[in-house]
Amino acid sequence: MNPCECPTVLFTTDSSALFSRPVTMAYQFPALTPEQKKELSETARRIVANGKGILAADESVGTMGSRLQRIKVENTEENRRQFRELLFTVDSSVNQSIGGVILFHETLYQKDSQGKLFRDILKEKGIVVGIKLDQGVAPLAGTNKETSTQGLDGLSQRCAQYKKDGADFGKWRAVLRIDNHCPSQLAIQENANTLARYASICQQNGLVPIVEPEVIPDGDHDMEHCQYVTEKVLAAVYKALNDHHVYLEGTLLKPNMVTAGHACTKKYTPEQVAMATVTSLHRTVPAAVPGICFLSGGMSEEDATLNLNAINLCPLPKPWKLSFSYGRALQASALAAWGGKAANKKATQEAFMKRALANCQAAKGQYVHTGSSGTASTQSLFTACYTY
Ligand SMILES: O=P(O)(O)OC[C@@]1(O)O[C@H](CO)[C@@H](O)[C@@H]1O
Repeated sequence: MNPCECPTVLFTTDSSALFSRPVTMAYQFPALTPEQKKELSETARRIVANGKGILAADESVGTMGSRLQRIKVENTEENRRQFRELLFTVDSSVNQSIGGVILFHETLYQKDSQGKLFRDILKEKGIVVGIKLDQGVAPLAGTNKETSTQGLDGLSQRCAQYKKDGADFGKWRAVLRIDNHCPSQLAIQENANTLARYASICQQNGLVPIVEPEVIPDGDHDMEHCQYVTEKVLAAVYKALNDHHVYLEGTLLKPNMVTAGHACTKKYTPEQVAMATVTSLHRTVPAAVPGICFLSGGMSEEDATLNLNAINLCPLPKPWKLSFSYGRALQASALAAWGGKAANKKATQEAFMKRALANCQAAKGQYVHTGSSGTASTQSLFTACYTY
């Protein structure tokens, strides 16, 4: 073979040895040292070890406002702090189920009522602290109301500061919508590329990037259509991550499960959701990725747990940990139990612990539904057009 056609080796430029000393091809500008890679992959694996998952407590002020409105509590900084204090000060045994917590900027710097920083409380429990790095979505001009995620400007400096302030992973959410001609190729490419730029910047600053391309459940499409779209989106994301030299072993994926649209009349079992979800992941996500932590996307707490359990029981090869990074599906019954009253501390913490434990069991395929779920845990948590 003509050496120039050989795809796997480079040749030295020393003319005397030209074409005689092949060396393994490597990217010429390695951004990460072996030590940085080791730290990133260890952190990523720690978060999803032994059935552990992530508590997504990174709701922005506006998103938290709609959560609090449901329980008729005013959206003040103090109320947001009080609820999060209850979550973070549960019994230390929560560290058997929760490996990481994603915080919003405000929360990273908040303290409990004794004056201790939340991030220190979490770290003492052995929980990895994460930070929401995206700054929400903006319209993607030239599309049918599709969006692109904001926050790349100054991202490297923000990552460096958050790393100093105790964060070890980050999160960035891209939103893709199913509709006529949506998601467009433009939206898929733009969001994949932005996720890859974010992931690369995170890794250079020592943060494990959680890559979240969410295909939102709005619409009346069936599950098969969601599977088709999810595969297209994930394939584009992994092509972009590769183009940007992202070190996959030091990343986590946070995808939607493959489900029918919220308004679809056809219903699917957890086993059907599991087969469609694992099939689409199997076709698109490299085995180098240590963990896939699903978002809950408006499913009820119980459905999110049952689906995750079925995913872990699905008889297809699963080279990654399959776990959770739930916001609504870990907090809905805790919020309902709290109702803004300090006197409900015990009930709030018990409700949260119950979901954390159930999802940890589901992440190992060991969840047994007892049939005694409270109303809050079976209620749909769907929010239309969840694009903020
Ligand atoms: O779908 P869920 O599990 O409720 O939340 C998933 C999530 O990515 O979306 C929210 C909005 O960005 C975040 O607070 C959270 O991390």
